[in-house]
Order: sequence, then C-alpha cells, then structure tokens
Amino acid sequence: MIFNEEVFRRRSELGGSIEVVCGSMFSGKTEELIRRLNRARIARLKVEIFSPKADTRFAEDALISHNANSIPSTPVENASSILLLGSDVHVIGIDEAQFFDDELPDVCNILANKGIRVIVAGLDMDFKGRPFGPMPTIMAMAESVTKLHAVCVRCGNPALYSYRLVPDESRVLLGEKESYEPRCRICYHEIFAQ
Ligand SMILES: Nc1ncnc2c1ncn2[C@@H]1O[C@H](COP(=O)(O)OP(=O)(O)O)[C@@H](O)[C@H]1O
Ligand SMILES: Cc1cn([C@H]2C[C@H](O)[C@@H](COP(=O)(O)O)O2)c(=O)[nH]c1=O
Ligand SMILES: [Zn+2]
Repeated sequence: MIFNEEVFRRRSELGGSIEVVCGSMFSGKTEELIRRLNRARIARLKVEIFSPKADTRFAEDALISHNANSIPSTPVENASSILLLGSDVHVIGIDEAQFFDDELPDVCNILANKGIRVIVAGLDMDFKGRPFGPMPTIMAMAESVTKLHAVCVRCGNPALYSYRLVPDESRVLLGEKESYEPRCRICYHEIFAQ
C-alpha cells in the first residue's frame, strides 16, 4: 500500500479514542490529565482543554492541580460547546467532567469518531459514593479507563471515596480540604469507629 497523504489523513480520521482518568478528590486526576496533554504538545499535536464554567475554584482560564501544576483551558457552559470549539484539533482534554450535562458522552463519541483523542478526567463518585453525572456512561464507552487513588488521610491506604466534612446534602458543593477528605472504604464507612 502506498503511504501517501490521503492514507495518512484517513488513518488519523479513524484513529480517535476516548480515555478516562477517574478517582476520588486528590487522587491525581488533573496532574495525570496535564501530563498526557503536555506529552501530546511535545509531539506537536494540536491540543484544546475544556472545563465546565460551573467549576470556578481556581483560575477561569487554566486547569490547576492541587499540587499547583497548571495548563491553559477554556471554560464552557455545556458539553455541546466542546463540539463547536474543538473540531479542528488532534487531542481534547476535559477536566471535572462530572459537572457536565448528559450530552457529554455523545460529544466524546462524535469527537473520537472524527479521529480526535479525547481524554476525560473527573470524579467517578460523589460524596455519597454514587456514580457522578455523565462519568459512568463515558467510562462504559471508553477505550481506556485509569482509576487513580488518593492516600486515605485516616490510615494511609489507597482512598477511593471523597468524604464530605461539612453538613451539606447538595450534590454539587465546590471545595477542597476544608470540605472534603479522601478516605479508603473502611475509613469512609467508619467500620471500626466506636
Ligand atoms: N491525601 C492525599 N492523597 C494524595 N495526594 C494528595 C493528598 N492530599 C494532597 N495531595 C496532593 O494532591 C495532588 C493531586 O492533585 P490533583 O491532580 O489536582 O488531584 P485531583 O484532580 O484528583 O483532585 C498530589 O500530587 C498531592 O500533592
Ligand atoms: C465529592 C464531590 C466533590 N464535589 C466538588 C468538590 C471539588 O470542587 C470538585 C472535585 O475536584 P477535584 O479536582 O476532583 O479535586 O467537585 C462536589 O461538588 N460534589 C461531590 O460530591
Ligand atoms: Zn483509611
């Protein structure tokens, strides 16, 4: 087969994929997303990064990890905006995906089917341990799912839950260490607590 430009174009059209990076708060999702996107940039690929406008904890125009690593990002109102803004790139990163609407899985699929590598980072579970927003659907559709763990602040074991420290029952409550701590299964359920 002659490996000409047309073949190359068709191969990249068919080469899209969905990767998910999930886990509890402080598990390193944003750092891992930044690492993958930086490598894509080093490979001279065109990269765009999106986050939900609702998440305004840090800067509006950057993803910033708990460890102060950062990368510029575009805040968007809803998932379909990603389709409009991200069609002409090789790699798309999406952070805090749990806050997006139910269109996000379809948006990821459309982009991946166009040949784009889509990397989605987000909380797999809310503070009650329930699957969070569009995350479980995207995980089911993805080529690869990486589940990260924080360190349980109570015992040092791998933590999969984000334990909420404040008495607020609403699902969405932005915050950090003042409001949440990562805990393992035993410490989350306080199984050995008196
Ligand atoms: N209990 C903890 N377990 C693991 N990392 C922690 C913990 N507390 C603070 N950190 C810091 O959080 C960083 C991960 O931050 P980040 O990538 O923003 O996580 P996430 O996006 O999953 O919330 C770690 O590299 C570490 O410096
Ligand atoms: C568990 C849980 C978390 N949140 C919020 C708290 C933070 O603002 C983000 C998660 O950020 P991170 O990058 O993963 O550390 O989500 C929430 O609103 N509801 C929850 O149940
Ligand atoms: Zn523990």
